[in-house]
Amino acid sequence: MDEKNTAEGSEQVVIFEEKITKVNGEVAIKRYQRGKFLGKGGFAKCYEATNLETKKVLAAKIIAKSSLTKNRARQKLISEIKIHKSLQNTNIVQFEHVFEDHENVYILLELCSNQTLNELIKRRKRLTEIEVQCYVAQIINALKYLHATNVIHRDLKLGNLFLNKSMELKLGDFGLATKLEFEGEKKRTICGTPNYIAPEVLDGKVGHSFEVDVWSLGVIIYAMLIGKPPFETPDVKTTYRKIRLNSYTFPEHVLISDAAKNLITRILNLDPVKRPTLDEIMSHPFMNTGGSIPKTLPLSTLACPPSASYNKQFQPSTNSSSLKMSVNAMPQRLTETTPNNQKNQQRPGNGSSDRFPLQKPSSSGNILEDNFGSSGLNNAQNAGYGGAQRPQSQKPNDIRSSQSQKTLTTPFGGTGMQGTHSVNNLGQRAPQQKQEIYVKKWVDYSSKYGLGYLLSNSATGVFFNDSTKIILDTKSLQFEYMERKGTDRQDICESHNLNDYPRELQKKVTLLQHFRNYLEGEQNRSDMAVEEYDSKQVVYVKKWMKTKHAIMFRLSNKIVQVNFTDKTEIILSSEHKMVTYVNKNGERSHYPLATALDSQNTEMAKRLKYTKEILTHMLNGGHTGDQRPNQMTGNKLVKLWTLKRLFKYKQISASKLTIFPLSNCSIYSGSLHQQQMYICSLSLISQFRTFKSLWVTQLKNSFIIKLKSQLKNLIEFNAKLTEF
Ligand SMILES: Nc1ncnc2c1ncn2[C@@H]1O[C@H](COP(=O)(O)OP(=O)(O)OP(=O)(O)O)[C@@H](O)[C@H]1O
Repeated sequence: MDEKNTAEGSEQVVIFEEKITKVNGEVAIKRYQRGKFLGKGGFAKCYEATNLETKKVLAAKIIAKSSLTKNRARQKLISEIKIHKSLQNTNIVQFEHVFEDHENVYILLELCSNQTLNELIKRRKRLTEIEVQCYVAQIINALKYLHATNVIHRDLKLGNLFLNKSMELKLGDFGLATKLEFEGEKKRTICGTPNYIAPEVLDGKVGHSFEVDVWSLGVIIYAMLIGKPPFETPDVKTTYRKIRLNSYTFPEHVLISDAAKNLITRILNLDPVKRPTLDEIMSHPFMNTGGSIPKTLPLSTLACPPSASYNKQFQPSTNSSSLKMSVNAMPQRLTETTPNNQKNQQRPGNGSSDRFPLQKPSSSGNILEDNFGSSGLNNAQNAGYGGAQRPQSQKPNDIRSSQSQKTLTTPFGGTGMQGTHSVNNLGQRAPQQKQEIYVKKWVDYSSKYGLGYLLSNSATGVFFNDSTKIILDTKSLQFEYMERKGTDRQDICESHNLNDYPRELQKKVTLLQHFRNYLEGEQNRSDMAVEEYDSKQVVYVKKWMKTKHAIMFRLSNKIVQVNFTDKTEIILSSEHKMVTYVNKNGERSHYPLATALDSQNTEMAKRLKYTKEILTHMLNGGHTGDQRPNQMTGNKLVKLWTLKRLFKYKQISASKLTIFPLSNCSIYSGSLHQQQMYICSLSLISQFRTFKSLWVTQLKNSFIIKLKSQLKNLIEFNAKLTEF
């Protein structure tokens, strides 16, 4: 391994070379540049390594030959290489190459830049059930493949479950793996990691087989849900005793489902034969809630739980039969899988769907589809929303082209979609639409208080910087105050009247009235058509976001509205499966959602595409599938979550962590982890609290300094972008 200095003489560049002697005696050299340090194991140090020819970045496990003096260590390494080299599966760290020089053995592996589930649990403390389902499905995919090729991993643990840049789970470290030579063979070597070791391994007499991996999987499921392994104690001997006695409990303070408890209990069976098979685990009610399981999780879950809107996509439809399945309804033991029948099994990652195919999907997997109909934005064949009937109004001859649309309204202050009708080119009247509520006017005062808005039904609302919301019905003077408490995912609504409300709301009510006066301006309040007040029907802004080109509102009636800086607007109505486009002249046209993206109105289609993109960000915690947790992602997020007024905010420094509340009241935080910058934007103050404590211990001052300078650059950059 060569260590060279760069031209600047500052940073040390380490190159390692592979010398390949060809048949004709010529020597070819492949060079790799050692990158950042990834971690250290018992024998190996792991670094990022760039193949200088192909520029491919890999993980290089570098094992000093000096550490391999003992025959056992050498044999272990040889076995690891031999087994790992032979494996190929979506959920197994891909073995790329191995070579050696005088000093070291170099094992080149697929890079898993998002660390292991061990770090994830340390950061997040514990995971939600949907996340656990997602990881379990991937672990099982890896294990089914391994077992089908007669390999037992024997060291299944959180620390050997890696996450790559796309958040795919990859099982790694085959240092203790073994390959069975014949059917029914039992292994007797006592190996594993204390917390995860199966009782029959400790026993040593009867021998062990594939079921040890199932046991460890049970420990992993418990650890992911509870936050620590079930048999963990300060000393190994006690841990072993607890394993032998199968002595563990489910702590009362952590709420987990009965299905989860049942699955863990079934897996952690002292008798290996009685443990469920991998197929049985997959069909257990914990893994079959009637909904579907995401194939991978958003990057944001590295720091915080997935959002309620994200989870919603995977929840069961109410008529799902599997919902009714009792936790005891575990299917009869299936026949053991054999290598041959494994090969034909559909594996995650191989199909085109983005979720596991094992459950009857209740939704399509695309966020937009789930919010705007099973057709998504571009499949005209399958229009439909949330399983609802296609309304009569959407018969083919109601599908109107942009040219055929005649506007009836003006954008601001006009009636918009309120009881309007459109005329198509056949001169037919399109059916009357139900009053659709949308944002008529807004004012962004989030540099101080929040976003104020006036809805088309004349209600005035404020989305405060602390994520609480208020919405006032102008005529009845009733208002709703929405707040999320603790870990609640839903807004809790309190109804009050402007003449009688709790004292603690005084400041917010005063602000609401200021916003109202400003927004209503000259309007004559008595002219406002307000329907009878029904607090359950109240519509308000649930989320909002500003980007370089637009401001987006997501309303509680599932309307998504995007007002572009050039005065054009897109209003997506999931209820009617319609897109309303307001052009620069304020002319309104309506399109069926299913065909809108393909519309000849390219201006509209372009904006719709943009809407789709930012909506995906919004719903998916700021992450889209093709992004990496690197600075680029940061840039993009920062662009999306306006930093315009960042410096007007008080920076909250918590120990070694700096957090910046943003103008749109989401929280921005960055951290540099393994020299990678993770940026998270959270829209809830309550989430922020958890988040803060999660990261406090993770950051070093040098990271913060770097982070700050990154932010400064981004702010300058962003200042140019956000001009509203
Ligand atoms: N493919 C990879 N991508 C990214 N980081 C990796 C990868 N493989 C290993 N690492 C990092 O390198 C560290 C050491 O690797 P590993 O645990 O495989 O080494 P080891 O010496 O075989 O360890 P053990 O003592 O557990 O057998 C890991 O903890 C992890 O942080």
